[in-house]
Amino acid sequence: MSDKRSGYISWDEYFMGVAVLSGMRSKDPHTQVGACIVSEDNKILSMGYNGFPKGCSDDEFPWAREGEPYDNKYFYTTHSELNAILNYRGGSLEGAKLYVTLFPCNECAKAIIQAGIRTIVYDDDKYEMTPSVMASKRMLDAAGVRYYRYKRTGREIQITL
Ligand SMILES: O=c1ccn([C@H]2C[C@H](O)[C@@H](COP(=O)(O)O)O2)c(=O)[nH]1
Ligand SMILES: [Zn+2]
Repeated sequence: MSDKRSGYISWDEYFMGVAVLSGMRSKDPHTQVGACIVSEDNKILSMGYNGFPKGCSDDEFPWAREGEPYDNKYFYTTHSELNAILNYRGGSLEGAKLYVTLFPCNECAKAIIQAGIRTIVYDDDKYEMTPSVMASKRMLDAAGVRYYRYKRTGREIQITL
């Protein structure tokens, strides 16, 4: 009989937990998104969250959702998935798995496909009815990228920092 500890978190809880934690770094007041890229043998390769590119100050660029395109956030934010892909310095992401707290948009889908990521585990899908997410699913389906919704376990994790 093994003395192995029980109650440890699963791989999916671990990687989605890292994605959630990563999203907590986002300065976006409306939607924080976190991503975690994992190898086929469960090694964390990269992480990302949505934010402005290097050199574009979080205090100077706009976080508004409305107004002229020049004056709202959408022209300026780098999405969490793209940041996670670009943050990877190790070479190829071929065959990797992406954990992300929000279903990827069409632009992220292109980057995911071209990077060779084969599986997406997502949590929220609040923009599922938008053309962007519908186009994203269309491309992911055509490219054979598998995606499935993370099954929440209800486990609460408390971390004291
Ligand atoms: O694939 C995606 C889609 C969106 N994001 C980021 C981009 C923005 O910072 C927010 C969305 O803002 P809303 O106010 O909810 O429109 O999410 C992302 O990282 N990845
Ligand atoms: Zn995106």
